[in-house]
Amino acid sequence: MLPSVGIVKILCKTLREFPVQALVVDPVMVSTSGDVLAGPSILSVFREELFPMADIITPNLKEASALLDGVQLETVDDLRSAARLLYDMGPKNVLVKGGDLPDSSDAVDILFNGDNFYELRSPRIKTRNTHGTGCSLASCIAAELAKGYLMVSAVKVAKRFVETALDYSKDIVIGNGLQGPFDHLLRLKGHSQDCHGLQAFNPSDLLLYAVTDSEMNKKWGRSITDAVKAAIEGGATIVQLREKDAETQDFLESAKACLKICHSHGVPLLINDRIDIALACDADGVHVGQSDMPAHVARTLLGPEKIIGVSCKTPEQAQQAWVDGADYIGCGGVYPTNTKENNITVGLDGLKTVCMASKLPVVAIGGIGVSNARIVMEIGVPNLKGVAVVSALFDRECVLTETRKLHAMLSESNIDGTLKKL
Ligand SMILES: Cc1ncc(COP(=O)(O)OP(=O)(O)O)c(N)n1
Ligand SMILES: Cc1nc(C(=O)O)sc1CCOP(=O)(O)O
Ligand SMILES: [Mg+2]
Repeated sequence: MLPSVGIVKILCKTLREFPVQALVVDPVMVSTSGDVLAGPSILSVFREELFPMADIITPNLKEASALLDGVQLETVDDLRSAARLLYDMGPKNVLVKGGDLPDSSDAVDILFNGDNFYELRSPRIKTRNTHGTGCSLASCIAAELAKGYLMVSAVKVAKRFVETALDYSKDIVIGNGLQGPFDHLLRLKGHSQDCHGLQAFNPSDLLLYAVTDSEMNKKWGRSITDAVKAAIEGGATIVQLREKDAETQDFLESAKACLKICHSHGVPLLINDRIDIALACDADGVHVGQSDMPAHVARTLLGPEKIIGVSCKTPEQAQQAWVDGADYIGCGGVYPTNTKENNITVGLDGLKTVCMASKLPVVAIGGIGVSNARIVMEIGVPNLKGVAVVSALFDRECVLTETRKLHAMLSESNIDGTLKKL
């Protein structure tokens, strides 16, 4: 809360002296409960000094109206016009929160970044426990930006968090006021069902990463779905469909069928290269390489909850993957491989260097199988979470047997990704 012109001026001066990586400004003037928290004298210093420094401002309906000299905001179109006018005051992004919009069954927020409008909707939750929702949303956006996520992703995650926490605490009774607080700590309380998607990606899923290959499955006379079924039965913990030669329609049909199989076993399914296929079948995510669609574009297209993996051979690429909003990186080729033509081998040393530079979990790939998986995992870096394997599973007569063997070996790994000594 910035209740006086003097305090805003000191804040701006301090921010000029000590710049921050991302500045989220919640121009608190009117609380959810209707209390006036800062008077009209604050408006000009907000507009002229603070907003031009902000990466995003997050006014609610009443605050947006006050900042625009009392203009009436009653429709989603009004929110869009307000977002544009507020953007002209200098912030890089504007989120106008339409939670109080009359005649709307949804809570509609408008995000504007100067180029695009994003209409973010969530079901309106009937509860008296809405105290602090605006502050929590702004804080959650700041936390997501600090983790390196892009603005659109950060806002979506924050909105989803507030919506989930509101729903979770809708019936809690605390105190006697007209409004109660909502409970931010739902995830610490083991509440997972309603916040599915906040934790869509679990790095331990990378342990045994099965990557399909249409040519190999054809050679051994089995369908992609049969191959995926066998890999999952053998213990694959995540599956990627890497169907380089498949026709789009066939790929989509196989992806839909594989998704059913994977989901019936709680295993995530990612699509290699093809964001369009991932979107069309609502897969759990994609894996992209350095010459595929950039990860930050994939993130914008897929939203914050899908899993995105990026191939990295250098520390710089690993850093960029993190900035771009990826969830994990694939690092290789650890060993030479016949599966990918002209692939550069980084060896165990290259893998270790990339792991140590990476803020994201890592899966090792390239020439890995039962004979060498132990050596790879024994490099002893905590964010190496598993191995991704093509030919050692799929260029074999029995996918089930080979996956079981590899799974048995990897299961001896402890949680750090280092193998227990037998
Ligand atoms: C887990 C994992 N890691 C790396 C790759 C390689 O991706 P890319 O560099 O895009 O090469 P292609 O697989 O598209 O040939 C991967 N697929 N999976
Ligand atoms: C798809 C892929 N990507 C690699 C990389 O280095 O990024 S190596 C590779 C092929 C891995 O196949 P196999 O397990 O048969 O060696
Ligand atoms: Mg690729």
